[in-house]
Amino acid sequence: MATWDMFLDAALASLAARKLLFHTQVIALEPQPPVPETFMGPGSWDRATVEFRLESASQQEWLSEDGEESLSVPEDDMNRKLILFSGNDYMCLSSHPAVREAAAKAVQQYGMGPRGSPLISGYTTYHKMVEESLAELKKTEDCILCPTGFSANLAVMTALGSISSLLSVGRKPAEDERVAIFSDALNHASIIDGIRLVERQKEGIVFVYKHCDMSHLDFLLSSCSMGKKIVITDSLFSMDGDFAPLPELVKLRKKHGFLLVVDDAHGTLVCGDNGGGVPEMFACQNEIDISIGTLSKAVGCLGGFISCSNRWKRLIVSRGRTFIFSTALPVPIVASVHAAIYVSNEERWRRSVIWGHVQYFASLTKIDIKSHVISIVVGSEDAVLKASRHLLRSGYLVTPIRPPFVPPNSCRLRITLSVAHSLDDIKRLVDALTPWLPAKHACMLSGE
Ligand SMILES: Cc1ncc(COP(=O)(O)O)c(C=O)c1O
Repeated sequence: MATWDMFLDAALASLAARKLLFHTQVIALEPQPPVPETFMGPGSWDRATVEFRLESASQQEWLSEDGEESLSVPEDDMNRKLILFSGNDYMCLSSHPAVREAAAKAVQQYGMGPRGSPLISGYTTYHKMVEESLAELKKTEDCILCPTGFSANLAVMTALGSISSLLSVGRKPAEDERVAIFSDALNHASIIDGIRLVERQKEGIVFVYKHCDMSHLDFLLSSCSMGKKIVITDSLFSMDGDFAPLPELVKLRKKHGFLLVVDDAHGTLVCGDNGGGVPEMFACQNEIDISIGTLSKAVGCLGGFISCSNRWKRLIVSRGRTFIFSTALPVPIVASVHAAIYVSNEERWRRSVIWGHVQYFASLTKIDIKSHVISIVVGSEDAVLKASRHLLRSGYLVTPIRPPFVPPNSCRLRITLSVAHSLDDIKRLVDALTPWLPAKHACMLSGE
């Protein structure tokens, strides 16, 4: 039976024969002096990532959305700082002195750096340096920087879809020659859009399996006779805060020989002892074929990346259209990403703090939360708006999550914990949340 190694070999050979194998040329920039300053514990800069003022017009609008003007906040209170419990800067690296300094130095030296797509003129020593540190973090041979996590998912999906066209040169692939993509029902929009592009090109067929349901996935895989099977999943689901069952996926991978692609947008830097993400936490980094990530959440900057082998990289940089046809990240951003990864490696206490917060939230609420992303399902749009307004009046910024982000009537408060929150912030938030917490918490408060 043909394997993914064989498909990839054949696809690369076809690209090579048509002189369509691309690679980046590195524009040499003097790297800035390394070794950013790191610290033994939180600093005032951390707090800056969770304390914000909301423009008064936005606050009034939010509070009066269903005609509740009478309950709105007095003008004086409009200027108070709110505590953000909805951000994605989980490790608070966006404001770290090392990150600021790296960006400032790079901007002084190079402005934004050469502007061009990575295959033309936008790829520099800095981009290469960051790709190497991300590959080291993810324990992969190589890595590809992309403009965003969204574009990284699109690049991976279109490159994978292109394999079926490359292997059926001169004609559209027949149905059984296409890639068979098995996708979790709650995967991120960027994965869904990537799959749609593949379907539109008639290069792939999608099979959506029930959220984290491994029996359903096993059934779908067993019932499918197509040769090029791919399973793609978020590692930590952004709207539910639960983990994909990676150990079970790894077992199924052995059984069915599919290509395992994981989007670790919310796990990178937070999960695993070294911040290698959810695959590191489940000790299965070596079993993931392609790992996608973003640099805009725990890394605190902007951008996306794809960690994989050299051979997968060759295919993706030659066929991943959102990588090829988009301008490379500006040098100051890349320099700050480099500093953020360095800080994350050195300031290991950040991971202990955030996981301590997860335990504290769970102990206060008795909710079996799995991660720093917490979903409190409230129900209707009206109910979630009411809850978020109550939190806003109490001084907390928790954005209500409504369709199209989640299905109707499963509107929710998506609470995210970060290193900069204090235990007192969490305690007070939980107090303010009490009416919307599951019954167990209410019983605890009433001493039942
Ligand atoms: C699972 C997942 N993948 C990808 C992305 C996109 O990342 P970026 O914001 O870098 O485009 C997100 C962002 O919300 C996400 O949650």
